[in-house]
Amino acid sequence: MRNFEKMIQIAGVRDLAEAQMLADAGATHLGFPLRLAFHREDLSDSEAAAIIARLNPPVEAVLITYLQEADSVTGLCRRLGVRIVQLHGEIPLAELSRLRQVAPELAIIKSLIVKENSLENLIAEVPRYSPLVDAFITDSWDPSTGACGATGRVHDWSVSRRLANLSPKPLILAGGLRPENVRKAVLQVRPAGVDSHTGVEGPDGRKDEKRVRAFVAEAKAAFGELDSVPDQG
Ligand SMILES: O=C(O)c1ccccc1N[C@@H]1O[C@H](COP(=O)(O)O)[C@@H](O)[C@H]1O
Repeated sequence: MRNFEKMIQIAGVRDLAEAQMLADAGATHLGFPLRLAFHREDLSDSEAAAIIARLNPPVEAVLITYLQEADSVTGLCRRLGVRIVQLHGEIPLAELSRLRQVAPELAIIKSLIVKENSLENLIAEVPRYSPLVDAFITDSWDPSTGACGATGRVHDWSVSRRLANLSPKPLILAGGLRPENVRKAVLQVRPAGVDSHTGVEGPDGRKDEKRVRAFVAEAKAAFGELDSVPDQG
């Protein structure tokens, strides 16, 4: 599935019941973080694969990973049974090109990590990576841990807006999104899709159904508003 329009991804699924609750609540994509440079993994490969096997279309599973070698990425995607990978590491262009060659059926989402003063670098990355990816995701950086995802931190949305505007590929917005701010974020950035991990969790670190449903409703309302307001650039 390479259509990321109005994608609503929820990342960090813990078990089958949670996956089914997220799908029923309207998430279009479920993110499974594995092979992480930061953060503890919540699931083993086989636990993730067992959940993914039970998902019903149109809900899609996405592998979220810091892996940087084409063979490791394709091997893990095949074991899990996923058709979409979200790459959060600094994957070299040559390796990304190889990934495209060895797995042309795999949809690739490449992260663009927004840090202070990163705009010029990110603007330069977009044309370099665009021919090799299906979408970009902008996400936040946590200087205290070095993590590039699941930080719960909002970044400068004007940077994501610039990147969404100039990218020939769809841009998904992530980083500190929650029911309370996703509408404003979508209206400001005009992304193809949105993605949340920690912002829809309760104090116990589990996905909170009320927060997930509110996030989905707010995101859908915002995408609906975008349809009726032309993009002024
Ligand atoms: O979800 C994870 O655990 C994860 C780990 C490592 C890199 C990326 C990860 N996920 C992505 O981070 C965003 C934003 O998280 P948050 O909403 O700020 O907590 C999440 O949506 C995933 O795409």
